[in-house]
Amino acid sequence: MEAALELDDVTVRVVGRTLVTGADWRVEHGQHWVILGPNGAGKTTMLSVAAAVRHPSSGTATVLGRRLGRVDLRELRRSIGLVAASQRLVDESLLEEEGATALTVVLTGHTGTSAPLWDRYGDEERERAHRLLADLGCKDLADRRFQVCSQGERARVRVARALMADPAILLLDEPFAGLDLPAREDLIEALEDLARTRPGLTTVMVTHHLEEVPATTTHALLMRDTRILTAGPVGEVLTGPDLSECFGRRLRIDSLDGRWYARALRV
Ligand SMILES: Nc1ncnc2c1ncn2[C@@H]1O[C@H](COP(=O)(O)OP(=O)(O)OP(=O)(O)O)[C@@H](O)[C@H]1O
Repeated sequence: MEAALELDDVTVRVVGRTLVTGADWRVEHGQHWVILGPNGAGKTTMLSVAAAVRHPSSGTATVLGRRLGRVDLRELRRSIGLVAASQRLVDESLLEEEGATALTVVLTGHTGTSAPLWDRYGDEERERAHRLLADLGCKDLADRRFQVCSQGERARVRVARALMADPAILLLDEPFAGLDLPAREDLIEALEDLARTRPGLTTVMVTHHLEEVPATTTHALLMRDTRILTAGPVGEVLTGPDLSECFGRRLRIDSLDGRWYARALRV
């Protein structure tokens, strides 16, 4: 069966620098992956290939059965939901400048644009946007300006926006950045609910902290120095030895009720 995402010996280079080296990775439909690794390991670059934002310099990347370099990327991107806390992958500046409401931000997910295209949104789209805000636990935010929403509220509005186009795959780049503990837990709960209520949805999330890995995560990929160190079922990969090698520190890993916790071992 066709994979949701398949990278075969993918290397990504920019002038004078390699960002990802020889990545082989296969994600099946309905799986939920987390990518972990130290700063600069190449995690966001991997996600940008999966999002059809960046092409491999060599090797092949196939997203939802379509090989990058051979298909219309704009069309492919419509099947991909992308959530990024920073401006690195999604540009939110226009929406902020124009004083867009949370509902408007979600609506722009329908057209995959960074500004609203009003003639493309009818009653059906508005209803759907309201429903998605409710699914993410923020139905009262519809009329609030996105700019004044808290970091936690914005994080959930971004996920609602990404779901607006009913994507087959949802990619999240550090969605917990800047969130306090309750906001983090709310977002984790929202992501776990999504995994349970949309069994066909595939997700890949880049994060820095093991504590942020939702209990519904099925697989993990560890990166270090532009390379994949290991990838596989979450219980086999999120181990003390593998994570210690990945982060270059001796770590102890604990798991409770499906969630994960890491701390450094004192020598
Ligand atoms: N266009 C570019 N030109 C030069 N270097 C780049 C470019 N894009 C990314 N890099 C560098 O490539 C490395 C990998 O970047 P990437 O964003 O994929 O890492 P990351 O694992 O997501 O890091 P972090 O955890 O810090 O977000 C970093 O050192 C980054 O500075």
